[in-house]
Amino acid sequence: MSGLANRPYLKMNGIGNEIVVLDLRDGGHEVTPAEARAIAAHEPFDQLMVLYPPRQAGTDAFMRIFNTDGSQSGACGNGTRCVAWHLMPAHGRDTIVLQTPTSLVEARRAGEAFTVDMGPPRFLWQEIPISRPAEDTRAVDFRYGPAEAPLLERPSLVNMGNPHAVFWVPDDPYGYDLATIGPSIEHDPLFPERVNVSLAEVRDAGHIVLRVWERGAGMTRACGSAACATGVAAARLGLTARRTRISLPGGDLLIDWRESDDHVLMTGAVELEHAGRFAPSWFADAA
Ligand SMILES: N[C@H](CCC[C@H](N)C(=O)O)C(=O)O
Repeated sequence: MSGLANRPYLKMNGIGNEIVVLDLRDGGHEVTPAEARAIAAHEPFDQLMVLYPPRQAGTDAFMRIFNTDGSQSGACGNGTRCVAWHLMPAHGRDTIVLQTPTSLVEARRAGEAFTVDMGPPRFLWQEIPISRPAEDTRAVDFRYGPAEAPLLERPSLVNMGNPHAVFWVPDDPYGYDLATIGPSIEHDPLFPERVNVSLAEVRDAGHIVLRVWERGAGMTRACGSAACATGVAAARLGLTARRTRISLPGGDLLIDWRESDDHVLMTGAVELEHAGRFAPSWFADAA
């Protein structure tokens, strides 16, 4: 029987980004990709946030982030806010520090909402990563659609702990068939680790409308790291200031690309949907 049978979990969302929080800080079990997929089949999520005992002094937990397809991501902004909501009351503190396989992430309470310090963005082509050199990742030579009249072109690329391609569209992002466009670009050979695909419309110097196709998870109502990548990319191009409001299908996130230390701060709401327990039968085929 899987070590996850009968384990309690929380089903939450971060402005519509579907999140399952699984607290395994008592140790003793490592979640496998097959188990993550088995959970997704019964309790659908965009990301599964798994907490393990801390591995480094000064951190509250070690955290792994699984996508629907069992792949892992180095960052998940909306899910990190959900984890902060879960951990803070027991800790009696308004700040927590989480260690992921790639970085340290700090989250703090901000009134009713939570702010996550997503760290500094990375822009070098090798860091995105892409499969060929590109000197300027603010606008990379890439087209989607017919060669003579591409539907989308010259995305900005940003790594926020995970890879993002942001396409600037001149009109309503809801007018595009993202469910078709997204997987095609996600799997393009330009992106050896695949990519999260965003369509962004800059409304004014402080507001962007955004839709996201997530690597490994598909259509989503919100993606925090994509909002960070978009805010940063817009500021790099001079399209917006360093503080922007990003409107996703599920709600708004505030992004602040802090000048003093280059870190990106993301603020937004979380919601608990229900608490549950994993049924043993879910894992019958998940070795
Ligand atoms: N929803 C997440 C990001 C998931 C990213 C994941 N799809 C990947 O890069 O593999 C967020 O709020 O930042």
